[in-house]
Amino acid sequence: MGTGRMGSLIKATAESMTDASGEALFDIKAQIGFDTDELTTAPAADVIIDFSNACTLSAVAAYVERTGAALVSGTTGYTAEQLEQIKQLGKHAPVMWSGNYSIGVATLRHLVAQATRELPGFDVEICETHHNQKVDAPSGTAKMLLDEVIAAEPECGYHAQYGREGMCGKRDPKEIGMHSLRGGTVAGVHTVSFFGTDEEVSLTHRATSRQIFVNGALAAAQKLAKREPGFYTFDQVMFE
Ligand SMILES: NC(=O)C1=CN([C@@H]2O[C@H](COP(=O)(O)OP(=O)(O)OC[C@H]3O[C@@H](n4cnc5c(N)ncnc54)[C@H](OP(=O)(O)O)[C@@H]3O)[C@@H](O)[C@H]2O)C=CC1
Ligand SMILES: O=C(O)C1=N[C@H](C(=O)O)C[C@H](O)C1
Repeated sequence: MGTGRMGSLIKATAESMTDASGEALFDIKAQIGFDTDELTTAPAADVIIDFSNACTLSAVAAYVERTGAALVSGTTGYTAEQLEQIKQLGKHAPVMWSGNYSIGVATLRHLVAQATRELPGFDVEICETHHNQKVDAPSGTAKMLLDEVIAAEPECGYHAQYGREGMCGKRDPKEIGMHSLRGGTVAGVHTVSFFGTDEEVSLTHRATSRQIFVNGALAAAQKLAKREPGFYTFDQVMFE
């Protein structure tokens, strides 16, 4: 789904993919843009790939419930309630959501969890940079990285601090600063910094093209279509 930057690249890439005998790997049933009414009559597919906007969720959910198509969702900007709705869709079909489909960000998440455990007492700050057309902030990836830090030390009391305008008083050791930069054509840069006394560890993933997200989403689609109904994470689909 999606006629935008990601949707168009996913379609073009899927159309160019063949198996060893030259057969097309994907049979694209429809590419749907702003008019989500199209989804109410769209034919059943094995998988729907959704990179669009959070406001399309009810139409996407209705399509999955009607057809039982597997859902690869990469849309960001969802509320906690909407993410829960996506998880519940797993009752009807195999469903996955990730704020980032690149293999490099999967590794970044794992490294961030390790650094959080090995650097107790360090101040953690998360910074993401994206192109000037992005509509949501912080990025879905930045929120996932925040979740990794919190999950790595659940007893620690880590919590997000979104920007610092209007703050008076020094930094709370348990706050995790979340910062968003927007400009130009940046495909996506995420840095998690751990600041200690007289030392700093910063872990950065730099996307130089959207193709990495497309390749991950198409690989995930092939794997997810073979799964039983349920909600799956990126790591479960790609590595288990
Ligand atoms: N998880 C990941 O790895 C990645 C996630 N993303 C996420 O994917 C999403 C799309 O990104 P991108 O392709 O750059 O964005 P674009 O703005 O280029 O495309 C958005 C798409 O969503 C559709 N859309 C927007 N609003 C609505 C609406 N109200 N109803 C129906 N359709 C709508 C647009 O349709 P139309 O063209 O008709 O306007 C278009 O097809 C974002 O949430 C982004 O954060 C992006 C890259 C990687
Ligand atoms: O909107 C984008 O472009 C991207 N969005 C995702 C996010 O919000 O994390 C992933 C990637 O960084 C590109």
